[in-house]
Amino acid sequence: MPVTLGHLQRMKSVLKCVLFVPITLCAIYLIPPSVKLFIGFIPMEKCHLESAKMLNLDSSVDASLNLQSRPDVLTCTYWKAPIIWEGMFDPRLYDEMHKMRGSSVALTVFAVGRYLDAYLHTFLNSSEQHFMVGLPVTYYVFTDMPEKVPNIKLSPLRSMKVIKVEKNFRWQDVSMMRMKSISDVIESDIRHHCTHLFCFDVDQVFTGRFGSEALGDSVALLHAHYYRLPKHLYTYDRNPNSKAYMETGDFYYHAAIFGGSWKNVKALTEACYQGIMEDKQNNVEALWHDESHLNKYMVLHKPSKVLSPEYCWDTSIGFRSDIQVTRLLWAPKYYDTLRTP
Ligand SMILES: CC(=O)N[C@H]1[C@@H](OP(=O)(O)OP(=O)(O)OC[C@H]2O[C@@H](n3ccc(=O)[nH]c3=O)[C@H](O)[C@@H]2O)O[C@H](CO)[C@H](O)[C@@H]1O
Ligand SMILES: [Mn+2]
Repeated sequence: MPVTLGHLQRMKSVLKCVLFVPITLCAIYLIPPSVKLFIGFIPMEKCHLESAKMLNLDSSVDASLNLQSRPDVLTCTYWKAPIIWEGMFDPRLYDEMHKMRGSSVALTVFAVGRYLDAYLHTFLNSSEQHFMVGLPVTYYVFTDMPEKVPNIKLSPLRSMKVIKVEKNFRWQDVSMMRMKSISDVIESDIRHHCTHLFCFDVDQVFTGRFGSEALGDSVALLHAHYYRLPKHLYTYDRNPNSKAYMETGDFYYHAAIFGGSWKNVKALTEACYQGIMEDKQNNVEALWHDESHLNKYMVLHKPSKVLSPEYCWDTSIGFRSDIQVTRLLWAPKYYDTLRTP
């Protein structure tokens, strides 16, 4: 059979993925602690706004942010969205304002297959201690085994809904198909009950306040492994055949957390799902799956609030003076046992 140009291109992109993924994983997990420490000294740009009043405000309380209180890090983006770090905000002001406004928060989390036993109990228990304490919260737990969802005692104003989903064979599909399930439940339920929404990976543990300062119209998180690296090292999808393809962007966002108003998260999840399905039709898969599509969406639709890696830290990185508090930590990953079908 003659080798066509299409064949060659496909082989090239497969080869790229095959080489790129292990190299990136090695880069992240095997770089020696001394190099990780060194990365912590790469300076970050600085926010040039004189006052938070100059931000594009999601809500009036964002004008109370102190952009100068953290001279060690970038506290705003060039499109005038705040980047939230410890020390910049008064938690009481945020909580009071959101209580007065009647904000209510949906949290979506998926625990499919072995991820349920491994992580869900710890995730939910810790969330009860730290996530949006004092505000009404509804958990939307998606699982293939509703009967195994742990019975957690929830605080007043907090409730849980369990939604059954099919278990996809490939873990990549479990991860990507979240976009579809989330957009469906926003339409059928969340939009009638909640003002805001956060979508979480389950393999994490809350360890500190994750409060109303994180609420905004469209919220993205700086990936702990990339926030101090130069842009050319960001692992965007570079395959022109994928809908997630991008040359360059603003930051590398971590798909383990994203959020916003129900309207914005609906638009985001719909767009990402559409990109994922188009890729499937074209027989391509983005390098980091839903995360690649999320990064593409966020470069086209800038988030109105960005969370620092304090909101999702990986302790394997080691000490960083800029991480003044850890609010959520990566749980240990047991890929070999959890991801095998
Ligand atoms: C370092 C690394 O490898 N990062 C990638 C990896 O993140 P992660 O290693 O964090 O992915 P993950 O294994 O946590 O999967 C994402 C989430 O999907 C859910 N889930 C997944 C599989 C399953 O069998 N059951 C289940 O419930 C669960 O909520 C989990 O937290 O994969 C993601 C898949 O989009 C992104 O590509 C990330 O960039
Ligand atoms: Mn994860």
